[in-house]
Amino acid sequence: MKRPPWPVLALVLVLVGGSLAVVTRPSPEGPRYITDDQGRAITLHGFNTAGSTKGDPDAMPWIEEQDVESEYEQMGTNFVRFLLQWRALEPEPGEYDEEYLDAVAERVSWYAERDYHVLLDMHQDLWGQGITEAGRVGNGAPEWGTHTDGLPVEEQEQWELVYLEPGTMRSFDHFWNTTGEHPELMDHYVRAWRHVADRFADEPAVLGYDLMNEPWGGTLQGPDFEKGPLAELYRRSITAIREVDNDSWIFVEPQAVGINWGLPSALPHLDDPREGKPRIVYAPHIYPLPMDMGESYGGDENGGGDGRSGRGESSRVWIDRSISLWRRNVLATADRLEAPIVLGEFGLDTSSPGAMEYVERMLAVTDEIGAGRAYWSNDLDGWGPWAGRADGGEERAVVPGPLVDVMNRPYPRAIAGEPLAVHYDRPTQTLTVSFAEKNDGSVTGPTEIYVPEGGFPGGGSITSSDPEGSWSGEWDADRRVWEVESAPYLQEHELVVSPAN
Ligand SMILES: CN(C)c1ccc(C(=O)NC[C@H]2N[C@H](CO)[C@@H](O)[C@@H]2O)cc1
Repeated sequence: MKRPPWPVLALVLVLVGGSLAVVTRPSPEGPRYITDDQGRAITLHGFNTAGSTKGDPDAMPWIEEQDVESEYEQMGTNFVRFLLQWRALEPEPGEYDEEYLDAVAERVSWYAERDYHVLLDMHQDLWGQGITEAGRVGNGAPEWGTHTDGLPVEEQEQWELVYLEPGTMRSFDHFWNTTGEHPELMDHYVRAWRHVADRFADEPAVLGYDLMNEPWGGTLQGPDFEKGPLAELYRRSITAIREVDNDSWIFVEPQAVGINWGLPSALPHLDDPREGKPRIVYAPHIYPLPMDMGESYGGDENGGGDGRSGRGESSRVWIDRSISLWRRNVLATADRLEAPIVLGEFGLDTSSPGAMEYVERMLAVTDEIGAGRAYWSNDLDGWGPWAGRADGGEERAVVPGPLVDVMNRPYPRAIAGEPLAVHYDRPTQTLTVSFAEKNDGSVTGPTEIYVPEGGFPGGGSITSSDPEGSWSGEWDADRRVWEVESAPYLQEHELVVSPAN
């Protein structure tokens, strides 16, 4: 398929996105944030685990418990977007597989024992395995919930194009009730979420539920989809979950197409009937269009260099423009939803030119907007942090790739107040965290800052804007975490962590 030159496409993206962005709301207020059971603002920093779940017969990720230990030891992460599969949860209509949920619970415990926050993601791509006879494409939905009506679904070299196959479109149209022929499908999906929430409501490590991965509207696209059946699914799921779980956070995604590239979402505000403040999280993904078209983050930020073989202006310039568009539109949507932001997916081939600088860029952007982030993904496939497993031996430990050093950075796991700014300066390896007291008695724990071992033996050094003697910093060598108690009589605090002197 001859592709129009990507600068033309990217220009269209910026113009379309820009014009749409003009009609979106004015620039939003500051970021909101997710709080833990001690009332602290938490920074979610971690991975999607795992892409391998999609094709696993048991719908389980490739990892073993030792790999969670390795992840913490080598990167100090505190968050996992854990993929679920509806096909495994509800293999027959109305029948839930408790052994599957037991296996999920076992893996949740691996993270819980290491103080991780677990987001349960009802994952789908291309609806489900049942869209083709061979079952080689698609994941998520059970066979009994897959109605292609015999329309063709041809596998494609570019997997995304299978979304446009007639049988795939029809499967989604039935789920969203665009056809009016299978209203029971969304009923089952909502009840499945209620069942999951009932199971994990009392599991402190389960932070929340990501209601549907990368929704696709079938023949219904854009605002008609997002404000129509997608919002209906979310409202019904929120209501059902709140019947059994008052405290978990409920994550909602925009439609994937267009919004992953940075275009504005039309997702409407979603009420949360829980007792207390709403706990709805806006959870977009980012995959800049030039990268979707095969460009790398190579070259330099001034347009020089070569982000592609022998071609002109660096694709990095266009990717940076996409990121800026994404940032602006994500903030506008989160403002409309009155919700904190978690970037549910970002990632790329770690061997591509400029890959680590792209990851650094996205970590910086999420810090700037106060968003959590989960890298896509924790797999042994060249995108993930691991180069593979060591050969032989009982341990079969995972071998770090270039991503490990980038993800292994200082960050504020939990902030004992209202975050004002978080900034990590890579060249000096200095983290600055500023926050304000909430003065409402809701915060009952210290600020926690993770620090990697490399360059920070003994935790490096930590300073506070509070006067000497009015604050304290305890170094937990096992967890590699600074626990900081700030002076309660001061309204604002700034902590700075830097390498050992
Ligand atoms: C046409 N549609 C609906 C579409 C196209 C492309 C993606 C995508 O690249 N997604 C990015 C990554 N996210 C999934 C897992 O959620 C990964 O498999 C993709 O690489 C999604 C949807």
